[in-house]
Amino acid sequence: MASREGDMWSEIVASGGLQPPHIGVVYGRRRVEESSGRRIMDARGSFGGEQRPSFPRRKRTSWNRSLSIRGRESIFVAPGAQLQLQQKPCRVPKRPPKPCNRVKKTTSGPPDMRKEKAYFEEVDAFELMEESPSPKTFQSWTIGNQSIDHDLPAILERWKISRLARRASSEPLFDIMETPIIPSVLSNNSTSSSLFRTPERDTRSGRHTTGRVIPLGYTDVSLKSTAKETNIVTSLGKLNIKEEPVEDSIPWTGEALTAFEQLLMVCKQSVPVTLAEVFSAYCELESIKKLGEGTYGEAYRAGKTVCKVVPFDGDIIVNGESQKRSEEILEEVLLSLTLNNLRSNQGDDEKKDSCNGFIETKDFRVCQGPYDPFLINAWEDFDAKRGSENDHPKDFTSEQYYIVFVLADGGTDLESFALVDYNEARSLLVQVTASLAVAESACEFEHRDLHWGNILLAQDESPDTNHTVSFALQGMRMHAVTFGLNVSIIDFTLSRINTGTAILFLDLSADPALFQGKKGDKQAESYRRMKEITQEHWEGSFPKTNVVWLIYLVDMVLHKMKSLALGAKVDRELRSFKKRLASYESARDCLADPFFSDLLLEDAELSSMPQLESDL
Ligand SMILES: Nc1ncnc2c1ncn2[C@@H]1O[C@H](COP(=O)(O)OP(=O)(O)OP(=O)(O)O)[C@@H](O)[C@H]1O
Repeated sequence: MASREGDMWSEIVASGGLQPPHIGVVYGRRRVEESSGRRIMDARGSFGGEQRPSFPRRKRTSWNRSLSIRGRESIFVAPGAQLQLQQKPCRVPKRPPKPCNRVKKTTSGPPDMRKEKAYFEEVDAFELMEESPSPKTFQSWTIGNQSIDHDLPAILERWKISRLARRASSEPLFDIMETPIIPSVLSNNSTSSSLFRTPERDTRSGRHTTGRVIPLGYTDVSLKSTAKETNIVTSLGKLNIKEEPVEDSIPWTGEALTAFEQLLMVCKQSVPVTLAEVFSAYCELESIKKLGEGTYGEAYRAGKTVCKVVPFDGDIIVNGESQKRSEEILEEVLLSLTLNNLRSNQGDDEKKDSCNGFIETKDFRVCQGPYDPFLINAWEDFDAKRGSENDHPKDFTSEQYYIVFVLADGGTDLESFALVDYNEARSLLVQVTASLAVAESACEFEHRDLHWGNILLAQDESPDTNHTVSFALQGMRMHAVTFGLNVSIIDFTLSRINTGTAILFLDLSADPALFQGKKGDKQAESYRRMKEITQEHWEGSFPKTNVVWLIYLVDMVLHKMKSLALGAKVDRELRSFKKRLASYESARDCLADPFFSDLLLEDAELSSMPQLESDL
């Protein structure tokens, strides 16, 4: 099937679009035998009684999978906090620090963590005692017959405090004192939607303000007070949510939870379990099938779920990359939890912003041990049939840690999925745009890596003939026509989000290779375009990066439509839509484009759907 792959690319090149993927050898990786010539016929997709063909995956190029020097960073926000323009984009250490159990002493003695300690104990006691938590922000999940509740605000708060504590303990004093402090102001008139918002574009400088935000009543220990006398101890003292005098708090014993310990807590585990234990909660181990792979994760089908296994904290290089660290995993978990909170159940119309377009994360589990033989079988099976670009997992030792993301099955990625008509293409575009618009509105979400491997498509098996998906955008309930195709967005590794407590982002400037993809390649150009837009202030809010990926998506659709030969009208329509997209500033703007007008329905219009469907 290598030749068909070649054809696909030459078609795009001929159309003035994509260049063939640049495959530069950066890491000495195992090559997949070309002769294995694989064409994937995905039995999951059928249309009009026929099998829906799927395209073979393009080989990942070294530049697009390399995030060799990573570091997920975070800054904390408080309601009403005003961001100040930062002199330079903040750089992160080349490698995230190793998790450690002890808070190291600084030159001015151990940080005073009495309030944080008290807070931890309060949160922990609450988690242990709570039997049926009721706050709306609680997300209930199920594993087997067990119901699992995640208190996102408490998790975020605990994570924030320990992060600050770690920074205080691990950074030399001069680093901590380097950045000027910016006082935050809480306006009593703040509306709920403006509470967590990163300030709008600074019209004088022509770019967004991107300084660090200091939580109200908190002082980020990486920041220095304008008043020189503020020292680390008092800074940390101010971290507490309650404004009690420090002296009244319980004594500090010098210990703070590491990211690893917090990961365990989020997973409601006291110790890691084995991979087999996790998988056996969802399926018979013999039935496990590998579905796909990324640089960091291997995705397996386990019963009705998909389990993505990501090794972390180990020293061995995996797939040419250093393994992720607990800190990064924890922040990815926080990101997934935040996006999970956008989900709405049937009849749940309370949320101002909601959608189901981001893959549902059903659970997370921390595992340890060698790779399970059943997973190795599934891995080898996939390799034999489709050819894996990843390293064989046999080398993992009994010390190795993994996080397993238990996800809903989102179907087949767009790269391998054959769209059968223009309606499916339009539905794909409206669903992705609506999801991005909702997440943008709810939490300043930017995906920042929405290539066609990160969009999953599945045919709607439900008996409901309406074929719509519902979402709420700024309090307005809407329905998008799906034509029977459900779209899920995955992989939030590069994403930026404002959780309301913190801004989570990845400093992409630490990975220059990401911007060195071949000229003309649509995906490579998208990273470069994001770099122009953000001016490398990756912590800032730039919803236009979502528009960049929507434009990329139209290009992918144009390419896919070519093989359907739908004619000049469709081509013209898509191209003029793409042109208009370039003038928009956010996914929300894009959603208001006339291209979507007959694909979006308000509540009252839903009843006329069958009519509408035949009209389209
Ligand atoms: N929920 C899911 N349902 C179906 N398939 C999935 C799901 N999650 C992941 N996959 C498959 O696994 C592949 C790899 O997943 P993903 O992109 O999340 O991994 P990753 O290691 O984070 O990737 P990257 O290299 O882009 O960082 C996807 O392209 C898809 O084929």
